[in-house]
Amino acid sequence: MRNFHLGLVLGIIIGVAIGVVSAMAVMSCIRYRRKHLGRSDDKEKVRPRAEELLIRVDGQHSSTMLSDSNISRDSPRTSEWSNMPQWLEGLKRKSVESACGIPKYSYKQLQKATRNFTTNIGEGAFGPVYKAQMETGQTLAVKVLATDSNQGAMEFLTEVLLLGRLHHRNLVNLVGYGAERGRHMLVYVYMSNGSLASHLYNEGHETLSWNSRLQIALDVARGLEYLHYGAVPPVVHRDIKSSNILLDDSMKARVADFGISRQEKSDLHSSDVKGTFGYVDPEYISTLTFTRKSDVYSFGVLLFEILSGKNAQKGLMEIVEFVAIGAADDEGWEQIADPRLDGKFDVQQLNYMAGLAYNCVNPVSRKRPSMREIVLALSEIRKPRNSETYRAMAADTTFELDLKGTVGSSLTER
Ligand SMILES: Nc1ncnc2c1ncn2[C@@H]1O[C@H](COP(=O)(O)OP(=O)(O)OP(=O)(O)O)[C@@H](O)[C@H]1O
Repeated sequence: MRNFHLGLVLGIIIGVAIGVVSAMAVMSCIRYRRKHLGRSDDKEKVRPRAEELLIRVDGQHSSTMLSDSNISRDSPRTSEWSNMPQWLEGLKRKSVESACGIPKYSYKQLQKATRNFTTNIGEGAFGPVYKAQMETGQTLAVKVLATDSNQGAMEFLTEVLLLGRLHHRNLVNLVGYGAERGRHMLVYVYMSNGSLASHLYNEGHETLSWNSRLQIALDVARGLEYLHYGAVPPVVHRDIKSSNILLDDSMKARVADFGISRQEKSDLHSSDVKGTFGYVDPEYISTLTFTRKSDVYSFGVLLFEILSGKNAQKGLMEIVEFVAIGAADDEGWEQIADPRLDGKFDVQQLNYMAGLAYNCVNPVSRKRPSMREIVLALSEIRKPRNSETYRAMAADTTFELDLKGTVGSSLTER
């Protein structure tokens, strides 16, 4: 009996000991798992979502990866952001400021620089534009968003985001912005020679020389090439026209007004036709699908405008189709030349340029050249006649074929 009690006591002691050891083991196991699971939860919290944003900082050489993990999830999203492209989703105003790296001007600064908004230099769909004389001595242009324009509110944010990260010598670069007292303002480099349209159509201006026209065409092509292939993600302008081409003090042309620009991938299909009558790609009108080749179409119209001095909204393309009946790829376009040139142009250059422009306005988008090919072709066309390449072009018909081959080589690109 004594032995039985002793066994029982020992059994209880051993059982309790095993229980305590097991409980401790389980506890430390739980603690260990918690500790490690906790870490992985944290990792989950800070791990960037799949769609990291590649923002090009200087527009040319370097890029910065911005992940939306940097962005507080609980920040309120304003209605202004609801139409932002997918790749911009998650960015909030503060992030925009730091991502763009462009200065924010106070309302007072801009009010003073524009003499209380009295230095009006124009009016667009976006709102009035003022010339601004800054205390630093800089002359800038300030676009003030029309307060009653919903389209303008969205354009404002689009432009801050787009232009803030895009920099190229052939773009009208955004150099600052203002957002105060309910007024949104965009601050640009001031383009002292106004728009290409004013030079082509205003009697007040001297006639643009042939060489200036060639240079302007190449400048615009380079600006667009940058938007299509240098910008990350690519940008389709969507409103190329002569009033959106501005000229600086050395008559260098720059592409302006990204008001209806969109990041290409996320906005291939839009519900309404955007653009300006006379410049809109007919394929886009029928498919509502806007691609880089739609910009190429508008650029082709612009090239014809530069050659002819005729307004794209006043029957230019009818004249082009009429002249095209008697013209080949690179000859027979002389009739289209602007009479104000008074015959002072290079006939061969004009024919090459018109042939190129006609390729750009091909109704079938995949048959149009890319902006890369257009830059190459225009660079060749612009070379002086006595250059080796040009002599080869004049003497050797196969070179002409090469030029055409270059222009039409990427038939499948959109
Ligand atoms: N950076 C600038 N420097 C000098 N003038 C400018 C500048 N930006 C715009 N302007 C002038 O202000 C006027 C209005 O420009 P804005 O871009 O707002 O509209 P638009 O291109 O003329 O028309 P829309 O908005 O319909 O495309 C234009 O006449 C243009 O010449």
